[in-house]
Amino acid sequence: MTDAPTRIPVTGSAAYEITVGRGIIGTVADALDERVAKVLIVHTPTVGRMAEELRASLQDRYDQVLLAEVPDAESAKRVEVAAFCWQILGQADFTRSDAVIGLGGGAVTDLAGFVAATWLRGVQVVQIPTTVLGMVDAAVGGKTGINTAEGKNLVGAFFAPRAVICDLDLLETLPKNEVLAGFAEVAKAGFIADPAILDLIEADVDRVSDPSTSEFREVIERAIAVKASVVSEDFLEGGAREMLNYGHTLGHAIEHAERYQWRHGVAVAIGMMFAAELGRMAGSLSDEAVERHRRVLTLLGLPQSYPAGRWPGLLATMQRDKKARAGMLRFIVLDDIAKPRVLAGVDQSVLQFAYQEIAN
Ligand SMILES: NC(=O)c1ccc[n+]([C@@H]2O[C@H](COP(=O)([O-])OP(=O)(O)OC[C@H]3O[C@@H](n4cnc5c(N)ncnc54)[C@H](O)[C@@H]3O)[C@@H](O)[C@H]2O)c1
Ligand SMILES: O=C(O)C(=O)C[C@@H](O)[C@H](O)[C@H](O)COP(=O)(O)O
Ligand SMILES: [Zn+2]
Repeated sequence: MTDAPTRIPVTGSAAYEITVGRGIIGTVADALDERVAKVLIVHTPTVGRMAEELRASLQDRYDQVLLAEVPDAESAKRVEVAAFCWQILGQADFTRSDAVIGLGGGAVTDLAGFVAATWLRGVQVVQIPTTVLGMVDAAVGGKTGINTAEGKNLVGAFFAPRAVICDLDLLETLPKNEVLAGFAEVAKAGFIADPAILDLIEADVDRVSDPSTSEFREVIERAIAVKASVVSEDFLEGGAREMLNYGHTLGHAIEHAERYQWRHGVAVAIGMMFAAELGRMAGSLSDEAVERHRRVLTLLGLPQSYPAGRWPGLLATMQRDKKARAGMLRFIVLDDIAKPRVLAGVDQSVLQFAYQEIAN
């Protein structure tokens, strides 16, 4: 693979590109509209230095470049934090031709996208993800949002970014456990659509999960391509996009049960193991495919079980899942690797049996 940036298109009514490469953060200004005069960079303290450097690089070009430092991780995805950003935009008189940049992990890009979607009913946003998970999933596809006390991502908007810049150099400071948590979504792309990702993980997990290797770049680009293709087909989640929720029905309930202190990817890993067991019990997923889930997640050092006694609480939280219709839960299951489908109307006893298979 060359060092030249790779451009992955998202098509549809709001088309844009995801660029993957090294040393490309500086291209952000090219992605913004020429009329932009003011820019707000939303970031967490963990990437504070990157935010300062980005601000310095943009300062000559724009009238104002402001920073909004928000709390780390899921603490950023709160309405109070969105209000803090709206206040900065209001006090600096940001107009519809100004812009927001999301610089950080998926929590920041979800928040920044939501702030951009709601300020004056929509100002442009460019996403610069700084985690694996942000690059392959959160920053791509225009799902923006925040959490509420009742559940994960319950308030938000579909709002496409103007561009997504995945500068792999920004991952240099990312701890290994965060890299691996991001690989839950990479593996998800493998399970639902691109088994070559799973082959690569199985062949050499150490190289695949090392951001300096060509294998890493290949799986990142493959996972982004899966997401880009799905959201190009179904931006508003009328059908195909639901497949990206593989492992998330239980995963989001676990995040809620853990008061958002767990990494999203870790909860989704357990959720995918549950979905695989459900696919075996209520569908046609083979023992070998279920075993492949276990093998891939184990290679990535991701958990696959959760305490038995937590089931009633998880079930209650899952009732608020966005995929539910008329009180009926809908899960994404696989008939085979890369053959996802919706499973609706499944009996609670079957759900519980599937959970028992992953309970510890
Ligand atoms: N909108 C979507 O389509 C979508 C898709 C998947 C996930 N998500 C959301 O994304 C969030 C999870 O994203 P995440 O896993 O990136 O978590 P995160 O945003 O919480 O980031 C993980 C941790 O890494 C730190 N960090 C970020 N970049 C760093 C860097 N370069 N160096 C050092 N530390 C760094 C962060 O400060 C944080 O502590 C969840 O809220 C999830 O719901 C959204
Ligand atoms: O982009 C999507 O669509 C997804 O489902 C991707 C998920 O990985 C992501 O975690 C998303 O935020 C979940 O969406 P939600 O609608 O279930 O909150
Ligand atoms: Zn996710």
